[in-house]
Amino acid sequence: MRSPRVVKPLIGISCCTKQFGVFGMPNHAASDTYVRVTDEVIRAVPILLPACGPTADIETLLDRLDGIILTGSRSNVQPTLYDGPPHAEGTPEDPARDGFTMPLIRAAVARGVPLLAICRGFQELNVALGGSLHQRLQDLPDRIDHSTPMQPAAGVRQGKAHAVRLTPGGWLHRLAGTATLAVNSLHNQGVNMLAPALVTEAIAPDGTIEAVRATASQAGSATGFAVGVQWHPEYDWRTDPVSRTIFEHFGAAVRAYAEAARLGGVSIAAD
Ligand SMILES: N[C@@H](CCC(=O)NCCCC(=O)O)C(=O)O
Repeated sequence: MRSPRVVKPLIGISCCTKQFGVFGMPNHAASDTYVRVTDEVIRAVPILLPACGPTADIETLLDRLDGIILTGSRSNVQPTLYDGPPHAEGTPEDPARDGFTMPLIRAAVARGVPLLAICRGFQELNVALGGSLHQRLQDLPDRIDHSTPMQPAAGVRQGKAHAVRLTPGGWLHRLAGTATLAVNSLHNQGVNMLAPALVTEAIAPDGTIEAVRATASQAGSATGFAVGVQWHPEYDWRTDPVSRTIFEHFGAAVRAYAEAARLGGVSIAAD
């Protein structure tokens, strides 16, 4: 008898629109850090998802994907999506990415496709589910500066910027086994109104919401791992055990989803 075929799960990684080359031609791009962690820690096959705008065929994608990583980006979610005031002049936006990720997130959460949302992705998750954003945390009273120093230095991305307090008994608290975590910080925007389907998993000392989880009942899905962090575990998973564990938990949810919902007749590689 032939042994069952063993395949790895497929993880979609959201791309940004970027202009490359001397003629500034539009391209779709995602940082190598997300590709590496998908391959080396989650042990899944990374699939780059172009920022196709609202014409993307979301259902066809979700029929084939076993999980989604929503990436960080210098660009910002368009304020029209949460009834916010226009951005200050020069603030980067990526409407083609928003036009793709907003329906993707809603459909993935409704289907229970595992979702890990990082930084801009975390902000997208909140907006897609009905929340809103602050546009410049550093302009608000009593907030610490969460923004990215304009340096390529590894320390900025792999070092720690501030602590976050984990919600007692929450997903992240159980995962980390500690009351607080130290995290890196590379953002200007942040959650203002939290989407009704999300619960807070971590909070910075200045009150900024730093991690969230979609609750199955409120998001209308039967199961589902939909979590978001405002920081960047993809930068320091080689040295930070909690960052690595976040991806491992996501990977376990992806494998469980693939086994249960998608791949009748073939086996999913254990890791
Ligand atoms: N633009 C948003 C989201 C911030 C974000 O995702 N930053 C990624 C930075 C990656 C890097 O510089 O290495 C905001 O400013 O809040």
